[in-house]
Amino acid sequence: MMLSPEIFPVPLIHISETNSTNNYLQSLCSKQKVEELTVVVADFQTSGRGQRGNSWESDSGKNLLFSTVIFPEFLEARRQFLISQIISLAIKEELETYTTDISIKWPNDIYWKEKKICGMLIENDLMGRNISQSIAGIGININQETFHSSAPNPVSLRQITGKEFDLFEILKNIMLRIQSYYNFLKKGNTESIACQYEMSLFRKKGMHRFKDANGEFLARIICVEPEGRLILEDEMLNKKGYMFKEVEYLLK
Ligand SMILES: Nc1ncnc2c1ncn2[C@@H]1O[C@H](COP(=O)(O)OP(=O)(O)OP(=O)(O)O)[C@@H](O)[C@H]1O
Ligand SMILES: O=C(O)CCCC[C@@H]1SC[C@@H]2NC(=O)N[C@@H]21
Repeated sequence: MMLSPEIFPVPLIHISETNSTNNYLQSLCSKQKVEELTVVVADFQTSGRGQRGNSWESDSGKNLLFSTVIFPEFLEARRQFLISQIISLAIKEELETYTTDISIKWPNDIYWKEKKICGMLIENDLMGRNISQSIAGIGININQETFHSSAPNPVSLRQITGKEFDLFEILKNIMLRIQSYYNFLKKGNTESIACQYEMSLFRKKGMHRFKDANGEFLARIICVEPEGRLILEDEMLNKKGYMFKEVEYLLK
């Protein structure tokens, strides 16, 4: 189904079922010219993909499961974390219109308090030193009342507020916010984006427990470097930098 631009601000493909909206959009982009910020949204995914090969749980028609594509050829591969940053900020801002206590958990999650409300899977294609295509797959728990998988700490907007939400209204608002952040990025406002991102971080203040290859430790977040590296400072005031997957947050 294709909704008209008056109703939806970007091209929208709504499908009832697919294995993964990331796969669907990837395959579409390999076959035909696709407009930037085209959205593929599905009611149900038969094998929704998460980070680290995890699966993504969602009851049919209850949540937002979508992917969008950009072709940021101006962006160097070493700055690809900016894509995660603008999408995280867009989603955080939209969710904040419905509830408080939303933060961005580095590198690719959105949290409500200590629980995960949204996960992102961003898959980039490179061309030389730059990014030719970026597919951002986003799962946001909206109307699901109970979770059945082994997901450690899922939470939905419904569980937080007790209300039911219009999925397409939220999707539309998120796409408008992504569009506006993407234009901001194109204009070179990278420092402002990084600064807003840092201010929005989960566990930005205070000492917290983390775990790396050497075991558990207490540390505080210092910053996120432009390449996406998380800089922590431990109790002995030693600074350590981590790329994705090299460190885990220990949840309460
Ligand atoms: N709808 C969902 N909402 C929240 N969590 C989910 C959902 N579906 C699956 N999960 C679970 O989320 C887990 C992955 O979450 P998370 O990304 O927090 O893991 P992680 O290993 O801590 O990685 P990272 O913190 O780097 O993102 C998987 O175990 C997966 O089962
Ligand atoms: O936190 C994670 O592990 C990332 C989850 C990403 C899930 C979304 S749902 C829409 C898109 N299609 C997928 O297969 N995955 C992403």
